[in-house]
Amino acid sequence: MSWVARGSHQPNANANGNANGNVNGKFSNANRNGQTNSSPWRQKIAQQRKSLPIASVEKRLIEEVRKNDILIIVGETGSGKTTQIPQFLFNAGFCNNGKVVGITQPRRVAAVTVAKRVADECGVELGQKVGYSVRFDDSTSNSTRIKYMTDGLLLREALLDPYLSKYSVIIVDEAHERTVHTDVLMGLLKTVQLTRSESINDGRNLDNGNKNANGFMLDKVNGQNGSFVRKDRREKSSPLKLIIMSASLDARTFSEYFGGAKAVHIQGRQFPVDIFYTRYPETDYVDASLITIFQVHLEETPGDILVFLTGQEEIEAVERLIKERLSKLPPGSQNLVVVPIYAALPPEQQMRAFAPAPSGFRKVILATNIAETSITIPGIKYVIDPGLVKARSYDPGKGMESLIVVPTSKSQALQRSGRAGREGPGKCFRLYPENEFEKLEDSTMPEIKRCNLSNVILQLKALGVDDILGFDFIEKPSRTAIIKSLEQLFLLGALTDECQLSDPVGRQMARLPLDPDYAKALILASQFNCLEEMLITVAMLSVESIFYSPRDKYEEARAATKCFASPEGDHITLINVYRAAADFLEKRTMEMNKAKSEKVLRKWCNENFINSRSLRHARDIHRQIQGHVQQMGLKLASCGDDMLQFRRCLVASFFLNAAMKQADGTYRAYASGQVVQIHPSSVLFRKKPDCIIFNELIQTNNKYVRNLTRVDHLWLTELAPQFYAVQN
Ligand SMILES: Nc1ncnc2c1ncn2[C@@H]1O[C@H](COP(=O)(O)OP(=O)(O)OP(=O)(O)O)[C@@H](O)[C@H]1O
Repeated sequence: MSWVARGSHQPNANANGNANGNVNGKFSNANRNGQTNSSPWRQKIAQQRKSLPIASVEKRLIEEVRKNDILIIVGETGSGKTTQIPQFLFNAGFCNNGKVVGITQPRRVAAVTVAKRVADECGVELGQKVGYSVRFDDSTSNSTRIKYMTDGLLLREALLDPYLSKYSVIIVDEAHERTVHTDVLMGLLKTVQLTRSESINDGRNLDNGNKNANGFMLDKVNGQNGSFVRKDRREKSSPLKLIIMSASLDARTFSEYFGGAKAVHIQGRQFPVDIFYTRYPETDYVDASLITIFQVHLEETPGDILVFLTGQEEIEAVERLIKERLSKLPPGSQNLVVVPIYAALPPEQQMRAFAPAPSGFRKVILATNIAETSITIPGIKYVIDPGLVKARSYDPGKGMESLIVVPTSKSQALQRSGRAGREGPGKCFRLYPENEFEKLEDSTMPEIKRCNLSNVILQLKALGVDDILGFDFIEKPSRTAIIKSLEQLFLLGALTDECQLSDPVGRQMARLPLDPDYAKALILASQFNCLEEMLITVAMLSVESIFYSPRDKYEEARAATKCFASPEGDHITLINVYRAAADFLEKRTMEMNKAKSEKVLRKWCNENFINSRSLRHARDIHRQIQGHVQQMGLKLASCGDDMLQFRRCLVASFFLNAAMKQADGTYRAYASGQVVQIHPSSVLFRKKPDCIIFNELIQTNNKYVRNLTRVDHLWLTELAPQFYAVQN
């Protein structure tokens, strides 16, 4: 392919400016690898830290934090915000008296890897002074003072500790990404901060369920436990500092939202990244990516490659194609290893992307936008960006959420290219012409404006926010979207007629870290005596593509997966796969260690055309959710062979996703009125039943439903009268 080079993001002239002597001052001697302060490895890290643009402004930043309760920090990607500012705050005494500096990230992989890096920089064991906490994985201890976490996790923490009393400073990182959790978190933090400073300024007693600006019933949430409330009364009397960090220039929006908060800008980045565009638009971006990967591999100097693709299936297809093409190259050029990274990949496998390539090899990482912000993947010198992303889209009128592939925004494109200039100069190949870059939106539309809000509203309700329409969102979702989600929660039984969180169902649903309909399905399943089956179903539905069928082995794959297929539909088919794998493991691996049993399971998966990564992830999720439902005291029973019970439970849980067959073989979804078709990957694709329950809607040229089960339409009125009795 031929390229047009277009300038580069230049490093800051002061990038090598001096650190103010404090940067590395207060850390202990040995790191987790047993390195001492004087080892070359530690010296290299210290040197790297000193050369970051942010190092020269440590003192000024700390002064600003002391002077301002809310500070917006805007800095270019790679300036050192995420890794350095928490350490500056620690050094300046913000963690004295056991207080914690919390830093939120939109993605778990960023929280985990950045915490590891900062622990290394501090020369401490991960989980001691520096730790991370993400859903289902908490590395922190009582000694943790710098805590990285996902924004969703901090929201959950607020359910247990509404004042977030252990934190002296909370940093919302990558705020420009505007994930739905970040947006809600900012509303919550505004309130918590106000309440904490009010309680200091006027000594007002807030323990009687006083409401503040955003309508939180702060003390009500604490429950009735006297000692809990007493402790909290003492703890909340310390101010909370808020720092909102953003890589792009959205400072004004944030500043206005926080009542004219001060914004500071950190100039510069470490290394330049040369940007290249294609001369003409590419019709097949997957093919263009492959060509560019090999062009870089064969023509460019050593350095790893990061390619941004849209999802797991695409990544796996490209992985196979690279391997195929690689095998046709002369042996001397086959020194390329492929490593995927996407959200549904089990965490240990995600970490493979961060490990160095074997000596003499180049690594190509195939990533979704999970690798777009915050993280530094060591060794990356080349970024290939087709300019697309799979994004959530929501039609509140129809109550339907779907994932669609759309062009990235300019700010996403900049984030992506920024991944190349973190350890040295880099290159970014954008697989579109320069004039198309100019046409991109400046920033991505906030997620809160394009997703189903039920989950967030359930959490806000659990936090005691009564008036969702009046909540001080940084950008208000549409009234229709809010009302539609309230309606959904009401229909699921999470809200009462007065729009209050119901007890116990609504409270139980809020406790489960799942979408409300999945949470409800688990609660109902314990009544239908099929919780074991529903746990497996929810775990399997939480991962992408359990089956795979390579193009050249399509028939073989069909035959292999047939033995799992249930005439009732995909849900039971997924249960069959899960159980077959569990039986296989139980029989073969009694004596084996974990590593060996993993290997054996992988082989079984390959023989059966099952995606072993997805299955492993589902097994992890299953274990974790099972822990939650057991803690909640739900009855863990199996319906045995009586799958009728299970199918009825699917109807009682997912009744909003029911569809009836029409004369032409398409289906009409009851709730939305949309015309949909059964996806070819479904076991019910050929034998189309009259009535189905589905879990996923995919929008390509047509609207397809996936993961479906045959049901009796009479069950709808029987099991979901709150919806269907009114309709009919
Ligand atoms: N895991 C790591 N391994 C090696 N170097 C790292 C690692 N993490 C960070 N660094 C170094 O620290 C620099 C600053 O990273 P940091 O994440 O603090 O920047 P940032 O300004 O927050 O960028 P972004 O906005 O992209 O998150 C990186 O450019 C890189 O040189």
